[in-house]
Amino acid sequence: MTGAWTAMQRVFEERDRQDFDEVRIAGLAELAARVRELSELVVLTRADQSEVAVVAREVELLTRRLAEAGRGIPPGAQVGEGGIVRQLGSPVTGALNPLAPPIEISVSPDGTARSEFTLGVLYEGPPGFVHGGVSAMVLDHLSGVAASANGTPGMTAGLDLRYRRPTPLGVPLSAEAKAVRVEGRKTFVESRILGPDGRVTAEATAVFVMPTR
Ligand SMILES: CCCCCCCCCCCCCCCC(=O)SCCNC(=O)CCNC(=O)[C@H](O)C(C)(C)COP(=O)(O)OP(=O)(O)OC[C@H]1O[C@@H](n2cnc3c(N)ncnc32)[C@H](O)[C@@H]1OP(=O)(O)O
Repeated sequence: MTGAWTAMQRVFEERDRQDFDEVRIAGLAELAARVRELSELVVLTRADQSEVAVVAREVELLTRRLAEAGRGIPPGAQVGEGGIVRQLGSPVTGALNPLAPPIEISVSPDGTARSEFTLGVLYEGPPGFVHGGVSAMVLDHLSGVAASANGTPGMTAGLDLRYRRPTPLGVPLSAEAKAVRVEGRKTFVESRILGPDGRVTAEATAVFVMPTR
């Protein structure tokens, strides 16, 4: 049996052979952005039942148009500057994934991964606040980027979260993560989300383990 690393390498190589130039990426990112807007309005619309039925039929026809062109495989991932992985289909950062907020991440010279973002109603948990699983997803991903930027990438083996106070929806949030310790194949990363008032709403310690090949 091959390990997770070998399996991932095979997927990376297959996806790398796809032709995703920047013009195509921009076009698909635009489509994803429109679908995101549509998704939010599905949750928020006050349209009456007959109008909802008409729109549902139109969306079905649009989906069929894309399906007629055939199904490919998800876009690949590239490692960019500072070890940041550009993963276009990521559910967190992927510009081509309508489920992604998407958040943008930068890494400062000291290895801290940072992001500023707003999470709308699609990510609601308790009324008016962000779902705890979504906060976990953001911190997991940001921590993964910090581990990667540290030159010690890995799979999340553990994510220990503390929800300090509710994370508000629809307002600017920020988050940061930094690798604090490396022990062999393990990288420990600390991360946190801050509300608009600068107070921590959620914080985590994650351990990333580089799988054996
Ligand atoms: C290579 C990857 C490429 C990534 C490209 C970069 C992309 C960067 C940008 C994207 C960022 C995405 C960020 C999201 C990342 C996910 O979402 S990953 C998906 C979720 N995670 C998974 O599916 C992982 C599933 N688990 C596994 O595959 C395996 O259990 C693991 C994690 C690879 C470990 O397997 P293993 O090497 O057989 O584990 P094992 O030998 O038992 O343990 C190794 C060491 O880790 C320790 N350990 C294991 N678990 C824990 C824990 N929870 N706490 C503390 N220590 C632990 C063990 O005690 C052991 O320590 P030592 O005895 O060596 O001191």
